[in-house]
Amino acid sequence: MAPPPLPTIAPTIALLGPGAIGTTIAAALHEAGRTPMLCGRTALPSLTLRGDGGDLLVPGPVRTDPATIETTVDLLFVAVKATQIEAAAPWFAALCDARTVVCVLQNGVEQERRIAPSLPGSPVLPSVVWFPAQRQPDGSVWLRGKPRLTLPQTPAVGVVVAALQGTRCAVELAAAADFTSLAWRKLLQNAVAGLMVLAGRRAAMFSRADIAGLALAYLREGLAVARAEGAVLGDAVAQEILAQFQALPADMGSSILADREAGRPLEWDIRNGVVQRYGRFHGIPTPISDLVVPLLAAASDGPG
Ligand SMILES: NC(=O)C1=CN([C@@H]2O[C@H](COP(=O)(O)OP(=O)(O)OC[C@H]3O[C@@H](n4cnc5c(N)ncnc54)[C@H](OP(=O)(O)O)[C@@H]3O)[C@@H](O)[C@H]2O)C=CC1
Ligand SMILES: CC(C)(CO)C(=O)C(=O)O
Repeated sequence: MAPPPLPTIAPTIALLGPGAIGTTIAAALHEAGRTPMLCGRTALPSLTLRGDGGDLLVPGPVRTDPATIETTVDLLFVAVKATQIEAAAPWFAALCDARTVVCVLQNGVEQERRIAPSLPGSPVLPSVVWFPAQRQPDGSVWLRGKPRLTLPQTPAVGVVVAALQGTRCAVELAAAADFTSLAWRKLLQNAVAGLMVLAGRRAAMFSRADIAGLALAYLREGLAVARAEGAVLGDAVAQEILAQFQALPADMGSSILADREAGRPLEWDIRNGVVQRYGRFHGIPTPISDLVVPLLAAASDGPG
């Protein structure tokens, strides 16, 4: 799809949530001379992205107090977890006004409706984040794939396309209906990654015949819900997603597994609960979700 015309004046850019995905996007922007203001929870002098081409340092500091922000920005990338949106509300109040484009770098098919109540009427651009990145014990981020985003073609998209133009992060635009299908496709991938949390294992577990069978059944359950929500996805998608997991390096994890290993709350509702919730809404049985969702919710939120 043809990109929209690009703005001519350099936008002011901030990035909220300089973790695995946030560091990758901050590094892409910095390499292109568009270093964003970094906003987070942990004060750091800089960020480090590790990739095939070596280390890339993104100058900070990471600011941690929204009260120190003097003016709103043109473009805000949000890369906190979906579970962290509420706690990040003071940042939205400080960084956004009604013309700030807020590009959400998260998983899930509900990005817009979850963040909009925290914003002062700013236009929201959801995204599909396709690449894997892992935070390392030394605080750096290991980029484990080619950075790639899909964005819906909306009036707000131009500023994001301009910001990421010529960077290491590829941007693809999709018409609204195609975006829905792609977002659901990615959601199904995320839902299956929840099985890694329950097993406490990485991608190699998908080489087991029993896990492959369970993943396929779960993917087919999700596919029925996705289609009821308007996604156009063929039957082959279930096998394709399973094959993707089976082709991953054996030690590849998932951001939800990283959260589980670190004892952090899990994005269980936006990645797994969503299939069950929308299934109920459409009258579609979700027996696998009915087992997986309470286990993930309890692993995340306790008690116990
Ligand atoms: N990692 C991956 O490979 C992928 C992740 N995604 C999605 O991208 C989104 C981001 O994930 P990911 O980058 O892995 O997450 P991370 O946990 O690595 O990063 C989250 C960042 O947000 C910061 N943060 C948390 N709470 C606040 C707050 N209240 N105010 C300011 N900053 C805060 C964290 O700070 P601190 O470190 O100090 O806690 C951290 O820097 C998720 O929706 C995930 O599902 C999508 C595709 C791939
Ligand atoms: C990298 C990928 C696709 C793996 O499930 C992901 O979205 C995540 O880790 O959250």
